[in-house]
Amino acid sequence: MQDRLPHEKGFHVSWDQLHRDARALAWRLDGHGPDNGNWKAVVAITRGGMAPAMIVARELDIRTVDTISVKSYNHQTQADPKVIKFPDMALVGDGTGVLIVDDLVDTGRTLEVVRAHMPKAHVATVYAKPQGRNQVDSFITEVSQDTWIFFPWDMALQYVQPYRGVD
Ligand SMILES: O=P(O)(O)OC[C@H]1O[C@H](OP(=O)(O)OP(=O)(O)O)[C@H](O)[C@@H]1O
Ligand code: HPA
Ligand SMILES: [Mg+2]
Repeated sequence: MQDRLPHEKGFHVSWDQLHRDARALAWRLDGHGPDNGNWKAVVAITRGGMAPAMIVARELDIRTVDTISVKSYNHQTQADPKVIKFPDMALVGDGTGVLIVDDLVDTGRTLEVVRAHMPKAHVATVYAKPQGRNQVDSFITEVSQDTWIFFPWDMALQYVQPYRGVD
């Protein structure tokens, strides 16, 4: 395991904050689908997109939810993104009316690969970094490129020393 992070800053997101931000994303998307404002399906990019996608689908009452699995990182080191599981392509077609949801965009390489398979889909992430921002149609919060976002599923509550130390 690495002792030091390769990023200068850490942005730690609680479950509560993620819930609020994913809800805000859903409300922003509400009424903007191509079918009288409606979206026909949500496609979550696994695994990080699954929790936000569930919240978006719940808020917008979308029952058709599928997944696309892209593996691009080993811990914090990026490798070539690969699609290792596709959604039902008969359902998603060229992506029209489909909301693709992920937790964040960083370099944008994951979304580049996903967009190539569903070019007309609307891509939404909860968080965005500047390098990948142009790959996203909607997002809620931007952080700087040198920030690593820590998601609640990667963290645990633990004891910390008081600021002035202990006797
Ligand atoms: O914009 P990029 O630089 O491509 O990075 C963003 C992607 O990286 C992370 O997923 P990861 O591939 O680590 O898999 P996970 O969702 O299963 O954690 C994150 O959840 C995004 O999907
Ligand atoms: O900042 C990040 N946090 C978690 N996963 C990630 N995958 C790419 N960038 C990040
Ligand atoms: Mg991911």
